[in-house]
Amino acid sequence: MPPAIETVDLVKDYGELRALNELSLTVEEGEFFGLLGPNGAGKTTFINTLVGLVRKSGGKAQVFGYDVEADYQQARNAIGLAPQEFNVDRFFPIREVLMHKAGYHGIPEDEAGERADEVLKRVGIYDKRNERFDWLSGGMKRRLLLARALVTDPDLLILDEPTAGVDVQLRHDLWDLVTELNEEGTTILLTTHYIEEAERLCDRVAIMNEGHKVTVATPDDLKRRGTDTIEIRLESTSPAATTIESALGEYAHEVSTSGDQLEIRVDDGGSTVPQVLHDLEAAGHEIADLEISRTSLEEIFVDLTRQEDRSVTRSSASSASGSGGPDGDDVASEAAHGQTQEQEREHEHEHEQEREQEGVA
Ligand SMILES: Nc1ncnc2c1ncn2[C@@H]1O[C@H](COP(=O)(O)OP(=O)(O)OP(=O)(O)O)[C@@H](O)[C@H]1O
Repeated sequence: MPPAIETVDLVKDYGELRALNELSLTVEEGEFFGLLGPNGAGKTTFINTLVGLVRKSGGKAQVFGYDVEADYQQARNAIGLAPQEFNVDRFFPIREVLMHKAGYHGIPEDEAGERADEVLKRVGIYDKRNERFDWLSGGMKRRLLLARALVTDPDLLILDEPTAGVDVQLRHDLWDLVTELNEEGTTILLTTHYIEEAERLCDRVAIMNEGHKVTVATPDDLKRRGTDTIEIRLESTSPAATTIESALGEYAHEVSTSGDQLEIRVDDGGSTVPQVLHDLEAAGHEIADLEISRTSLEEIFVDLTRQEDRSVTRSSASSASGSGGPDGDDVASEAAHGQTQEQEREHEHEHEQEREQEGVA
C-alpha cells in the first residue's frame, strides 16, 4: 500500500512568495500525523494543494499513490477535509448539505441520506438536521464541518485547526471522536496551534516554518531534544555557581544559585540525576530536596521555529538589500498577491463545482 500522503520537493509560489519550499513529507497509512508551525508557515497551503484547491508550482504530491493533479478525482475521493474556515452552503438544511457533498463524490441518493444521518449522529447534531448552517452555534458549526468531512467515509481525514475557538467540552469530544476514527483505520492529518493537542493525539508531528520542514519526530522524541532543569535545595547555603560547576561534569550546561537553591540544566534530567547527586555529595554538599522540570513541547517548538526565524531573517535581509528593506518586502508581497490571483483563476474554474460543494468563496 502506498503512503497516505507523499510529497517530494513540493513547491508553491504565490508570485514571489514561496509558501511551500521543497517540502518532502510522508504520512503512512493509519498514522495520526500533526502539522505544526507558526502563522504563515504554509500548513493550509499544503492541505489545499492535496485537495486540489491550490495548484502546486513544482515537486510531487500523491495521496494513496494518486497524483493530486493528474489523478485528481481518485485522490480527492480518498480525502475528507474539515477546513479552518466555515465554508458551508447557508441556504439548505444541514442534512441536505451533507447529501450534496456525498452526491458530488458519486454516492447514490439513498445511501447519501443514510450516511448523512449516520455522521450527524456521530458528531452529535442529528437533532439539528433540518436547520440551516447559520442557525447553528459556533461549536455545532465545527461539528458539522467534521460531519461533512466524514460523509464520504474517507481513508484520509484532514483537519485544519478543528478545535480553534471551541470550548473545552467540545474539544475533548472532538479528540475522542478523531481518536476513535484513527483506531478504526482512518489516517489523520491535523494542523493545530494547540501543542497539547498534538502531543495528546499525534503519532508523529512535522514542524514547518516559512514553507519548509524543520523536523519530523514523535512528540516524545521532540521533548527529549529539549534540556531539563534539575532544581535542588541544599541543606546549607550554596557556594558560588562556579564552585558548583567545577564539582559537576560536562553534562551540566548551565548552573545558577540563589541562597540554598541550585538550578542545573542538563540534556536528560531523568538519567543524569544519579550522577548529579553523586558529584554534589562527593564535593561535600548535602541535598535536602530535588525536582526535575522537563522542557515542554511548546518550549521546544518555540525554540525550533525561533532558531529558524533567525536564519530566515538573515537570508531574506541579504536578498532584499536592493529593495529598500522591510518596506520593499511589503511591496513585493503585495505584487505577489496580484500575480497569484491571475495564476489561480484558471485552476479555480476547473474546480468550481468542488468549491461550490465546499462552499469556498
Ligand atoms: N492566495 C494567496 N495568495 C498569496 N499569498 C498567499 C495566499 N494564500 C496564502 N498565502 C501566503 O502563503 C503563506 C503561507 O500561508 P498559509 O495560510 O498556508 O499558512 P498557515 O501555516 O496555514 O498559517 P495559519 O497558521 O495562520 O493558518 C503566507 O505568507 C500567506 O500570506
